[in-house]
Amino acid sequence: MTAEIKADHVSLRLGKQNVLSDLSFQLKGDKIYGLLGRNGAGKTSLLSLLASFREPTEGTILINGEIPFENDRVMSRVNFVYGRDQSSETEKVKGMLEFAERYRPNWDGTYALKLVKRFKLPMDQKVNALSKGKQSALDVVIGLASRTPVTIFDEAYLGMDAPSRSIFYEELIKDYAEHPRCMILSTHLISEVASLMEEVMIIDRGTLILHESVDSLMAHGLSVTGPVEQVDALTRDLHVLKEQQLGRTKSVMIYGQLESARRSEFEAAGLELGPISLQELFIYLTEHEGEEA
Ligand SMILES: Nc1ncnc2c1ncn2[C@@H]1O[C@H](COP(=O)(O)OP(=O)(O)OP(=O)(O)O)[C@@H](O)[C@H]1O
Repeated sequence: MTAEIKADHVSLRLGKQNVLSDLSFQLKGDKIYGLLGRNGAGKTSLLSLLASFREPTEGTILINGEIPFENDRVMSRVNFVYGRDQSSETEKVKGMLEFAERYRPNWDGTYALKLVKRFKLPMDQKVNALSKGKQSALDVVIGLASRTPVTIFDEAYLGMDAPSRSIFYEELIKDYAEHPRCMILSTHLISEVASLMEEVMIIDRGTLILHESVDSLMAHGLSVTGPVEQVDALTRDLHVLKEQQLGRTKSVMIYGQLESARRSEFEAAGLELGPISLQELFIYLTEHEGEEA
C-alpha cells in the first residue's frame, strides 16, 4: 500500500520553545526522502510527530488520510528507527526479531536472518550487551525486514563503522527497489546518502526552507573553473557561494540556474562547468549571517 503523508500548518511547542513553526508539505508515493537540517533544527521532533510519539501543538498530520496519533491501524504501518537508549534492554537479539515478527504484518523472517548474518549479529546475545554499532545494526535489520509502508531512519547508523553503514545503504536501496515504500532518512552524513535520496526536505530552525527533488535541487548549483580573469568576468553578475584560487586558476561555486546560451558562452571561453554537491548546497542554504559555515 502506497503511503501519503500530509502535514498542514504543523507547529510544535516543547516547554517554552517553538520547535517547529507552521510546516506544510506532502510526501506522495513510494520514494526515498531525505530530511536534512543542522543540529537542533527540528528533524527528530518532526519525525516523532509522523511516528505519533507526539501530537502537533497546532495543525494536522495525516497519513493516508488519517490522524496517526493513538491510531493503531496507522501506526502498524509506520516504523521509526532511531538511536534509542538500549542500556536496559535485556531481551536477546533473537527475541527482538520474534517480537517484530508478531507485530509487523509484512515481516520477512528470511530477509531478517540474511541481514543478521551480513551485520554479524549474535542471535543469543542480550541487546544491552551489544556494542552501540551492533545495537544500531539490529534496529536497521528490524526497520528493513518489517517492510512497513512508512519507514523512518533517524540517524539510524549511530555507532556503525563505515563497512556496516555501507551494508545498510546497499541493503536499503536493494530492498527498496524490490519492495518500494516511503522511506525517510534523516542524516548528517549527506555525502554518504545523497545518491539514495530522490526528494529532499531541509529544515532550518524549525521551519521548512526547501522541499524539492534532488535532481531539481542539483540543477541550482554549478562550479565554474578556469583562468582567474575569465572566471571573474563571466561570473560577475551571478550569485557566487564560494571561491577558491590556486595560482592563476580559480574555481567558484554559483547558485542559480544557467540558461543554455550562458553555458555555451562559458564553455566557449574554455571554462570548465561541473556540478556541486548536495552537501555544499546544504551548507550554503543553512548558513546564518554572522556564523562561520
Ligand atoms: N523534550 C524537549 N523539551 C524541550 N525542548 C526540546 C525537547 N526535545 C527537543 N527539544 C528542542 O527542540 C529543538 C529541536 O530538537 P530536535 O532533536 O528535533 O533537532 P534535530 O534536528 O533532530 O537535531 P540533531 O541533528 O542535533 O539531532 C532543539 O532546540 C531541542 O533543544
